Amino acid sequence: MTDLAMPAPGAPLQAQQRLWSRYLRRPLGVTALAVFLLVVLAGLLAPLLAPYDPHLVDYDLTQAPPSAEHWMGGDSAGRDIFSRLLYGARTTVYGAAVACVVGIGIGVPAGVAAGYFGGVTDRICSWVSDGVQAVPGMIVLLIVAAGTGADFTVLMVTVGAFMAPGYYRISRSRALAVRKEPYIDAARVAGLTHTKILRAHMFRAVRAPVIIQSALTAGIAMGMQTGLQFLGVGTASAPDWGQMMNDGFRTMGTHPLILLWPSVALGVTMAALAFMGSVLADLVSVRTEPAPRRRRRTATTGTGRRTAPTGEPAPPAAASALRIENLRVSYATAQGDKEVVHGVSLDVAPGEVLGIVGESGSGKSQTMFSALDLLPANGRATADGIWIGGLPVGHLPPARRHALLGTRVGYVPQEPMSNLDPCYTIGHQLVEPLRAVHGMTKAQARARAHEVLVRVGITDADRVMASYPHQVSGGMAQRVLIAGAVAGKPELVVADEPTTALDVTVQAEVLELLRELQREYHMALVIVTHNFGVVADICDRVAVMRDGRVVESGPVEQIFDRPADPYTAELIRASQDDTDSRDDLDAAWHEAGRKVHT
Ligand SMILES: Nc1ncnc2c1ncn2[C@@H]1O[C@H](COP(=O)(O)OP(=O)(O)OP(=O)(O)O)[C@@H](O)[C@H]1O
Repeated sequence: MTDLAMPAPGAPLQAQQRLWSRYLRRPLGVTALAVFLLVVLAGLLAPLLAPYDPHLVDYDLTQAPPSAEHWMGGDSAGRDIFSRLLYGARTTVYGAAVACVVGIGIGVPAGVAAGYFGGVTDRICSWVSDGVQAVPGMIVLLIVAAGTGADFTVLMVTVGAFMAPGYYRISRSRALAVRKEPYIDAARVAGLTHTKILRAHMFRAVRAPVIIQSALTAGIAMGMQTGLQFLGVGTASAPDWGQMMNDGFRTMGTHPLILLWPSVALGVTMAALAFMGSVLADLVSVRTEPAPRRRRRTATTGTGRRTAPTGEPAPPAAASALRIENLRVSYATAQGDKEVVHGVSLDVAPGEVLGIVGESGSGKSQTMFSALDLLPANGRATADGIWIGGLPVGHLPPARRHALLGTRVGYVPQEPMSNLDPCYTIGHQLVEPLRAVHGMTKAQARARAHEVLVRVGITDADRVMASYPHQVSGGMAQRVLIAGAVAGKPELVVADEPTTALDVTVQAEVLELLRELQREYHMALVIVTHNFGVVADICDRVAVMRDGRVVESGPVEQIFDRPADPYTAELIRASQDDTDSRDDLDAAWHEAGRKVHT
């Protein structure tokens, strides 16, 4: 079975959206599809198209050459070859369809589950898949044939089971790639369950490769069934191409046409399927490596419960929108556990804006990923407690934790484009969490999505809702993500470097928008950034991080006017010295109608 070049995760957009229209522009693809459809139609309409009963024996027709009445002549038993060829197409297509359905039914769910969940699920499914591949298929088929009286459907189900590992491999590798996509993290923060993520994102992502695989699998299944029938394994009640080839093979020396007709039919059909698969694979394959990115997956937030300095568990922080106490984050590495966040504590009051500032690698993102349950699989967070809206997220079961995150927290990520699923319209991506997490009807969710898009400054909201992510600009995509983050009216919004990927003018607008929305909805807002200047006019308080620790925190004015730590003073100086970008930003900021803090 052929391994396929998979579409790069996240790209692709057009490749997936317009696959069929692009396919239809390929002459080879169109020809192959036309030939295949012709075979399918011939099989389906055989009772109408066949000039004779395929079982009708006419001794005068025995091994007769083609004539005006019998276009392909007669076989060794005196039956009309053309009619049998049409009925044989029916058997062949039916057998291939059964094998594909069984292969997809077993291989795709197993592959998607293995790729998405990983761990034990992945190991067990991979063992089973490897085991199936190690079994000699033809021997099993002969045993099944002997045990079932060569029932054709059972035989093709067995062929399908042997095809399942091929579907398993491609689905698993695609799911592995897609689960690393930021939009999967975003879906989890939005509170979507595993079932919904699997259905909405994973199965959709494997659709194109599965279609391609099916073209190849169908061809292989046809070859196998014809081989079995050629060997006499199968029922003789319906005409099939394998029996016809067997008949032709015996008279090949004297009447080669009897072998030629079914051989040509099988060869042309298999070639058509192979070309269809090849053209499709060519269209969806993006032969570039996916951009490296941080892998965030299963969360381990707050699983460890450490004792507070007093010896008692930290008290519930009911008055805080977000409270983190003594958070430590470590990663399992080849050299042992490496701690990257060393006892960070933060507190954000309802309606407050906190900036977490620090240079790259200071632990800002790890701190917030812990709160949002987005740490990678090899990351481990322990804390005296993490509370969101007074609820201790670290001590809640995963399902309740996700539900809580979905309803109470909005997340604005760093890279707007890769945080939107390329396969869905923007409207769908806004509506789905509102329905799934907030229990709105479709109409209510659409109305809310429209309203919030208009609120974030998107005037042609209808068009944007109908657009796919690649059809909008980066700034527009970030507005969409902000709309998504605030649509459920969360108490807390976490924005992780929300302007990094945007140009300076758009940065100012996006920051202004976040501030406006924060005031309007009275949300707490945490902005993670490396740029002191950017947060200066937005934040009420700032926590400065360095090497996994908070070196100082306090009101913005105080930190700016009297930084207690030399590192803070250095950061402030650096952001003010960065004159070019600061001047650009200031100009843009003034344009956006804001006064810049200097
Ligand atoms: N998956 C990982 N495995 C091991 N170490 C990691 C992993 N992810 C992050 N780290 C380490 O954790 C530390 C803090 O990273 P973090 O992403 O929180 O930095 P940051 O302050 O957000 O910087 P940036 O803005 O560049 O993301 C860094 O030293 C980083 O190397």
